[in-house]
Amino acid sequence: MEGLEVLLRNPAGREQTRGLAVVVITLTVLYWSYAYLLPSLRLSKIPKAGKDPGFLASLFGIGLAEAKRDFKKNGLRILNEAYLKNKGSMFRVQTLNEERVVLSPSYIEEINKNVPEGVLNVTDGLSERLMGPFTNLDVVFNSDMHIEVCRSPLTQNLPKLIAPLREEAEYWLERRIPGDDAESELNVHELIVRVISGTATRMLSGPEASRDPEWLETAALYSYDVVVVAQTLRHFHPLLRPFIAPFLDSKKKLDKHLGVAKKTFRGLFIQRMEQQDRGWDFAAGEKPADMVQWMVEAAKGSDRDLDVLAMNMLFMTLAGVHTSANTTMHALFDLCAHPQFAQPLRDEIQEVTDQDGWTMAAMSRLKKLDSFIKESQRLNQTVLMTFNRKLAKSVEFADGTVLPRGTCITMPSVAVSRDPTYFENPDEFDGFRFYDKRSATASKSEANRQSFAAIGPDNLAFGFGKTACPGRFFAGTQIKVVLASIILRYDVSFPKGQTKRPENIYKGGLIQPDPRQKIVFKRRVE
Ligand code: HEM
Repeated sequence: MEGLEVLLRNPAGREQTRGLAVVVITLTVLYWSYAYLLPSLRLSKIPKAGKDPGFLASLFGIGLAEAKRDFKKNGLRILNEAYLKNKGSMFRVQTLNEERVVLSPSYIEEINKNVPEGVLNVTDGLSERLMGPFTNLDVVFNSDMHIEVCRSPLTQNLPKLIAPLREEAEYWLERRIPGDDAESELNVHELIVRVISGTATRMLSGPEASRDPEWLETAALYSYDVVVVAQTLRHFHPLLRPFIAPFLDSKKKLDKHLGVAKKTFRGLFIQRMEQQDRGWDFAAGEKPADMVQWMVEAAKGSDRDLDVLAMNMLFMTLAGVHTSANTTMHALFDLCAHPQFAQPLRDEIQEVTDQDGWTMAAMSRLKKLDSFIKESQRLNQTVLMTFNRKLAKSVEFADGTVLPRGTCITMPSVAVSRDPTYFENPDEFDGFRFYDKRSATASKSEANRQSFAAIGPDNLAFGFGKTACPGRFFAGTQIKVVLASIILRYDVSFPKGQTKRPENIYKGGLIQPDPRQKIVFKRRVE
């Protein structure tokens, strides 16, 4: 301090200080121009959809709140209109989080060919959107273990999971739908979230956790609480967030969920790690086919920490419970709205399970059911945009557009799913659309392209590329087992007087089936 005072009293010192200040200001302006101004200028050539917060938004945040409010309310319309207007090209949109450049699927080929995978960063954007440092999810994103365990062992072990999934689905349907032959009018959201949490947990670790009410509550609520923490913190300046987060009720709920996850799985993880240290002494055919086992086998370095493993189990519920539950609910709404599909579906399920039992072979033969679920998903996805990536390097496309490093890109999966270029009568629900396409082709690869878990420029519901949803094969199998169990045993319909499915709820980029909807379940007499 004393030194500074002497410096300021001395004219030469004042001169030096002024010079220093000029240098600092010049460097700051240069840095700002490089980091914000130049990228913003480059992006400003790309048309903007929705309310444009203007150039000053990147500097002072002026106009940003209004643009975000516009997207929250009108996101679906903004994306659909802009997609049609800029077909084959790209546009910018301000989402609730960041500004994204929305690419047409026509860029997929070029991206696959010319953009190295490392340039398309998934994790940074995901961590920013889910406030990874405060929701603790960064410990999951630190490695690719959560992706690898879904991509390889989960998908490879699907044949071993069919019987447990079926048993679990039956267990929860029996418990939740009254057993007499009277009609039961039930809230579908409550029913399906419980059935999907139960079947998903059966895959995670087995029947102890899948019947444990405390864990099942965590499995059902965890993703909501993550979203609430992320949405709340988003309103605060990044520097303030570490001071606000510990006081949020929803953050306390996340800590409680982590406590439940540790209590539920810790013992099992320790037991399996000890077995691993002894050199896996399972008798032939006895090795458990569950997520605990796959994670213990995959975990290296800091992933072997019991708290990190518990966070990974929570992440599995975040990725897989509400996505699959919503898809199942949508399919049930469509079955009630289009009852003509019920008998052909039931006949197919009866025939293949009579012949092959509840096996993987049977599940692969359920082609009508597969088509019905895919068509329902086509018209009712879980999010408006997928393939969310942050560019780790700038990318130049063949049309001359340059997207600078740090740009968030995405694809308008919902708008694409209603594009007449890809789908005849795109707004019409045709439950056997994909079954018919499959039957019409002799090519096996073309037939596979029509299956529920297939991805492509015309089907972005599971994202695209190397990091497309690695849990989609499990999701498809689980949803088939649950729906087949329902269709075989019950007639389903909307409450008296209702013929149309309820409108979906759109909030920002999220899409939700109406959680208030009830469905009448009537046990079938064999
Ligand atoms: C119908 C149900 C589901 C839908 C619609 C869905 C959708 C998605 C989407 C859109 C992505 C991002 C992919 C991209 O941008 O390219 C994703 C990623 C992922 N999903 Fe799914 N998913 C579903 C079920 C599941 C299930 C059941 C699991 C696990 C058991 C799972 C695990 C994952 C994982 C691990 C990621 C990668 C996350 C990351 O990159 O860090 N998903 N999913």
